[in-house]
Amino acid sequence: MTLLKVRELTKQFVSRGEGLAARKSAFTAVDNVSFDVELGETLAIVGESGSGKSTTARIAARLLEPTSGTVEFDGQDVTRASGKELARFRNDVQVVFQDPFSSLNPRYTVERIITAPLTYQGIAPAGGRRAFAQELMERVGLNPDHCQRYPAQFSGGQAQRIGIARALAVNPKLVICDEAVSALDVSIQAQVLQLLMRLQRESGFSYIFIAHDLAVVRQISQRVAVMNKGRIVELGSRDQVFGEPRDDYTKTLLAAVPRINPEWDRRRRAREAR
Ligand SMILES: Nc1ncnc2c1ncn2[C@@H]1O[C@H](COP(=O)(O)OP(=O)(O)OP(=O)(O)O)[C@@H](O)[C@H]1O
Repeated sequence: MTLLKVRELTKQFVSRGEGLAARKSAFTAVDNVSFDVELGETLAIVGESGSGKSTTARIAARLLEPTSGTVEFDGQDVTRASGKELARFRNDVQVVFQDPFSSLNPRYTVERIITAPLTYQGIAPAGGRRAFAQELMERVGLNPDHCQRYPAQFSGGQAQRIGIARALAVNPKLVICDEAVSALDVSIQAQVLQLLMRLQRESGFSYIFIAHDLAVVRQISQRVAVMNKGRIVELGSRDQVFGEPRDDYTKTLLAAVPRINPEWDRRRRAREAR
């Protein structure tokens, strides 16, 4: 079943020039992008910095308005949704950002952070907020006894787990991970990836997984969209994109992997030295 249908999405940013001869100029960050996300699958969006990955995801999550194009979710056109319809969409689509600390309110306890989405919606969990938060903390591998602690008292990997717990609090259908593991050390990254995959197996939601690290993408995704200069230049199964890339840009990106992923480079050199 198709959960998300993005069609012909374009986003232009208009900048006002400076000085007396100031002229407005438009920059196309996302250029006629279309893709689907099936229920329960992970679609990765890869591409170098500035290729339009985050802008695409932000529009898909309705955090940003497109210049043109449509977003359909669960059979409904949500491109211009408002009121209750938008509230339901915001519930069903959750985003986990790159920097866990800047996306968690430093003055809130973990319990308050995790239950905040429920508070906004006026939902009171049956067993109480504390038990609800603690159960989610356990699910994401955090010590539930730490529910009264503040974000600064956690490591980067643990803080990202708090962000993931908060996203899951409202039973989303789609979780958008925007470089969600990029800021973590390689070993912690692997643990958080395992967690993300386990949670998907348990709950059956979909991911849009944005990353520049192709090793990570290869591990987690079923399908891959490759973006270059605002356009999707290739979209296919993981095995097709990695094994038989058709587009020249994809080939260049794959060839550059050792340079953009030091860990792969290290492993490759270790293999070659054997
Ligand atoms: N609010 C904005 N105003 C003007 N330009 C923007 C804005 N947001 C993004 N851009 C530009 O749009 C282009 C695409 O940015 P985007 O963040 O989507 O790329 P990305 O592929 O996610 O890159 P990164 O991996 O570095 O986050 C970039 O050139 C960026 O500078």
